[in-house]
Amino acid sequence: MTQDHGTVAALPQEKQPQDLTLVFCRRRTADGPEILLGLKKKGFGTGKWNGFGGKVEAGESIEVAAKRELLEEAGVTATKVAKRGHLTFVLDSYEHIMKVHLYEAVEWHGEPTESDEMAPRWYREDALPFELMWADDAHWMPLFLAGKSFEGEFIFKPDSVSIDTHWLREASFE
Ligand SMILES: Nc1ncnc2c1[nH]c(=O)n2[C@H]1C[C@H](O)[C@@H](COP(=O)(O)OP(=O)(O)OP(=O)(O)O)O1
Repeated sequence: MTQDHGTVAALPQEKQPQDLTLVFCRRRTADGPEILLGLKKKGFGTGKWNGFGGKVEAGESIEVAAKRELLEEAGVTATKVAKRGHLTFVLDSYEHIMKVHLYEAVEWHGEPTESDEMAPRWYREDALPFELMWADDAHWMPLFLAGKSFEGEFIFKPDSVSIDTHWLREASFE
């Protein structure tokens, strides 16, 4: 699973990654487990299915930001989240570097509702639309769905769509 090449340590010192969040809700159904994805309607990543999240605001903890973005984008209130990973994404030849903190909503309530930014939909976990998601998702989502925690880095090609190099490994956030 782990590949070589890019490492966080290799990032230029002057490029501090921007912190962002990503939260996933899951549920059990008679047809099997499902995960809540949202279709991004505007801005960065428009047209992709993803979890819910965004930028951490000044003075805000990452966990609070994760819960806020889930509520703003999907109308879902998470009362308990668990950190499951962090991933660094490098785009535009190091012009755009983000550190995305991934959470699973362990306890949550509310009916997912469309917002101006995201249109939510439950997907069976064995039938995710990877062709309509970020290219990195196919690498780490199997770990997420298996209940594992992880960290990694993905360096995108100049097209900002396909991955040039990456590494990914299991990690603990206890
Ligand atoms: N490559 C990749 N894989 C998986 N998830 C993501 C990426 N790149 C990403 O940006 N993301 C995630 C991280 C965030 O959850 C969103 C992007 O958030 P964004 O919409 O830019 O942030 P907001 O704070 O909502 O934006 P504004 O509303 O402030 O403009 O996608």
